[in-house]
Amino acid sequence: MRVVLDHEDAERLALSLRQHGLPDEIETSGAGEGALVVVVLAGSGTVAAAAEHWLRHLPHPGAFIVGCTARTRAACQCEDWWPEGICDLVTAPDDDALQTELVMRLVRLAELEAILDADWLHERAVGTSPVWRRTLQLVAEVGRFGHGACLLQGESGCGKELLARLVHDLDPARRRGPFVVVDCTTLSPELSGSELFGHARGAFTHALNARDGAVALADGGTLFLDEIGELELPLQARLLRVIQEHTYKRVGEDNWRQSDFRLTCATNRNLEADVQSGRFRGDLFFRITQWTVRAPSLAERREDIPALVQHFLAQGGQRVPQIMPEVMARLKAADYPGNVRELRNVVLRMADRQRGFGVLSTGCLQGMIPTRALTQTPITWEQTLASAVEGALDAGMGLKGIGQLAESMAVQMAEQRMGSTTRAAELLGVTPRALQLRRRGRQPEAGQ
Ligand SMILES: Nc1ncnc2c1ncn2[C@@H]1O[C@H](COP(=O)(O)OP(=O)(O)OP(=O)(O)O)[C@@H](O)[C@H]1O
Repeated sequence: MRVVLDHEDAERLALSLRQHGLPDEIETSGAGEGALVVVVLAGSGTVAAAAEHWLRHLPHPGAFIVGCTARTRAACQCEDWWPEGICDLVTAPDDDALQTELVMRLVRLAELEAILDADWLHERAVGTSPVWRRTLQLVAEVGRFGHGACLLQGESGCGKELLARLVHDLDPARRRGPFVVVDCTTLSPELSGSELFGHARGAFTHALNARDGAVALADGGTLFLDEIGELELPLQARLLRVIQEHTYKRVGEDNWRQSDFRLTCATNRNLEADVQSGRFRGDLFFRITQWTVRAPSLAERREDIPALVQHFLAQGGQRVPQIMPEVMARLKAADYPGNVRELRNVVLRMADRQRGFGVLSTGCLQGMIPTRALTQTPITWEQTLASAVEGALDAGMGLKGIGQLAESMAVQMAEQRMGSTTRAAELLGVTPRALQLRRRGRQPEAGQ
């Protein structure tokens, strides 16, 4: 992690950082091109100017930290101009406390950076687009340093459960414990209490044995409530206590039990609007949103599509087929209302269809992605030609063979289109005699 300290007291801060074991480059002067983190100390009225400079030079995703003391915060009015997700305000009562705070923040950033660079993360959560990287950075922070409940919001199929599992796996206190998933859309009104809290023997007809519910099973780990926005109001009320107190009663039992779990929830609904309309309890909303992470839709990170396609092909377990450039162009341009899940299904279907050929060509796309998307996707003739040449190379043809084949096809097509050799020759910019010779496989001499 390369850090630039654009800071009145930069040398002292650099010394503290080195003492805290920050191993990477720390610069106290210089242009700072390519620096990942820039720290500016507010106070001398230079913050806005410094921000303007650094925000132009920061790589994506970078971090721009403004340090303020109680004395300088009002003067810098940072919140007015900084772009969300990049700038970070660190405040402290005085200069010494600010120094300590900044050191802590940078040490944490370095740890997050190491997580973001880890191979295991990229193998699971594929994508390098700025919006996805920012999402992973927040998830890493919530998982590694956060303790409270976290709500993941985003469209269906965009990776909320995958992110919830990352929060669990990054949490040092929970990762060795269970990760228990409850899909709230499948909780029936009659059995939901038992599924969440368990039941005593004989609590209801067919309750032949006592049983633990999801809350008990999640003890020591994470309880993941998927689609929490679908929970009925009475169940929302019962959840409140267990979330706050971590105590619950089994159905048909009177004694309180304890379960120590971390709560993560996901929804594709606008829960704030549901709170406004009375569909979701406001008190529950505030208890599940200590952290909120928005998972971006695939449309917001189209540049990640090629890597995701390769990732899903590799999951097939067989020899990974080669993809024609125009196939990738179409996959990249198509719409996926079902987000990454839909892309995954398309890729796996294509791979099934082409199994054994080793190459995914446009033929395997028919019926795979919605016609609307296919027809909207412009395919240039260069892409089509590139795809054909790639196929010929795959078939082992050399330059001469490819040239001859292309030429004879061009002659054939021009004649078909124009209906006569003379007009076809005109179209191709050669004389009719030259065309006849070419058709007979002889090279015309100059001037023919
Ligand atoms: N960045 C990613 N890298 C690799 N696979 C991904 C990524 N994002 C999503 N997936 C895969 O896409 C599929 C859907 O993801 P997931 O189930 O996490 O979505 P979701 O938002 O929870 O969906 P829903 O709202 O329907 O519950 C899964 O197979 C998941 O592994």
